[in-house]
Amino acid sequence: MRLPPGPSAGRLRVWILACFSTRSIKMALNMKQRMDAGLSRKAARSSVSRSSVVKVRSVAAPAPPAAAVQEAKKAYGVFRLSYDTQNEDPSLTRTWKKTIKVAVTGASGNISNHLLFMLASGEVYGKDQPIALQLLGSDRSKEALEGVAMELEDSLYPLLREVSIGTDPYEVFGDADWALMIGAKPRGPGMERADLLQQNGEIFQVQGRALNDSASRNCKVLVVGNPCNTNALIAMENAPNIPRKNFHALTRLDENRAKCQLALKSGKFYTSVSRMAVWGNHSTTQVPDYINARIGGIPATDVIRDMKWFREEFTPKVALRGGALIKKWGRSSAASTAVSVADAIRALVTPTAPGDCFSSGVISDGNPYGVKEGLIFSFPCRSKGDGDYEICDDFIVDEYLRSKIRASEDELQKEKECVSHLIGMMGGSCSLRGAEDTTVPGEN
Ligand SMILES: NC(=O)c1ccc[n+]([C@@H]2O[C@H](COP(=O)([O-])OP(=O)(O)OC[C@H]3O[C@@H](n4cnc5c(N)ncnc54)[C@H](O)[C@@H]3O)[C@@H](O)[C@H]2O)c1
Repeated sequence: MRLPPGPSAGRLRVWILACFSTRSIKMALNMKQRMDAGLSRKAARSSVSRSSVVKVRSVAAPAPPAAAVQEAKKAYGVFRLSYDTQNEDPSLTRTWKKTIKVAVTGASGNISNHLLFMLASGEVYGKDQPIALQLLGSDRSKEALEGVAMELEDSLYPLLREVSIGTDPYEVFGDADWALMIGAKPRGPGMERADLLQQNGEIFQVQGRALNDSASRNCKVLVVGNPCNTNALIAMENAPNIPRKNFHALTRLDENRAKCQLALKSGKFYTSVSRMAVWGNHSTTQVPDYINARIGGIPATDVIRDMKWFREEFTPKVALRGGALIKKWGRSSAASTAVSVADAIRALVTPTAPGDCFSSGVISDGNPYGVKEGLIFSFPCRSKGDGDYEICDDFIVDEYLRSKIRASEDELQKEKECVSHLIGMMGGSCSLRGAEDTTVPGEN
């Protein structure tokens, strides 16, 4: 397809969008020809993939302008829109770090609609951290994804150096430093949690393999799409090239909801709540830990002297908050989920305050609390701000907490058995069929 006459960026932009479907068809035909000629699917894919992701916006950052344009030409083929950065204020870019690549799946969904703009603004990775967004959609959401990219461009974020969109995870995850895995299929009418595990598990198996092949070897992966703990486990087991420690399931929303309940009950502001850990699964078996939580540095149970409230009301209020919100507003909690994703990332790239923690679903291997190994389980964690973390080892686990933790651990073990065929495990039958639905209300 030839570029229509006239040099304006607007024309080029329209052309890029018009080419999207033509390119997809061409790529499929190219791949088929290569496979007919005897290449494996993977080899065929990599031989045609260099130019198959649509680069919507590409800005070389920060580098001498001439070299930057040259570099962009080399790297992005015909699908690019290079800007002349000559007039960029050097005092703005001189202190910037190297651009990081952030892949986001389900990029045209509700959560992403809030999150992407937070990422692009610099409020998550830092005001000196330029980023390239690599957005993955499903075939059905392709048009919407183009719309998302257009809105991102129109927002003129200086730190957003590049936006690319696509539907092939092997391409979209290419060299990704971070993969935020939000996309998942919603649960259909009458579907059990066990069916959801199967349906979305297949997606995370494919995407785990794609991460393994394409992403940076030290890619940090945060799974949001539900059931997020077991989806993260599936992705991790299918990506042996990436350290197991790099996989997280989002339980930060539960932590934030728990902090909010403690603040509401005590009348103290949110910022005074610390050491608020959520243990276990992101389901209604989750364990918001009021025993170790502090308000203004004092144990929460000394500030709120009401054990009946803690035992009978606090946990259900946290676990059922999403359902309460839907009843009021008719929509699921996309904005606060996006905020919690931003918090979860920030928790890894900024040092944890001394004595504090953050909650994240991480691999249980070698944990100090005796939780069965090989599960993605939410623990209190702390970080030095280098992207890595350790599980806190100084939390008091009393009999009450231990029995709740066990119940969530049992559920995660059963979920693991339901998806054993997706993680290369022999045997394993799904005992969750017909079981109580423990999905957090408001989330599919
Ligand atoms: N862990 C948490 O705390 C938490 C909180 C809220 C929601 N969630 C979960 O996050 C997920 C997304 O929620 P949402 O409100 O944004 O949903 P949404 O339906 O608005 O968006 C999901 C998007 O994913 C896309 N998608 C589906 N399959 C895909 C695939 N294979 N690859 C790439 N994209 C794909 C869909 O096209 C859609 O655009 C859901 O699974 C939801 O249950 C988790």
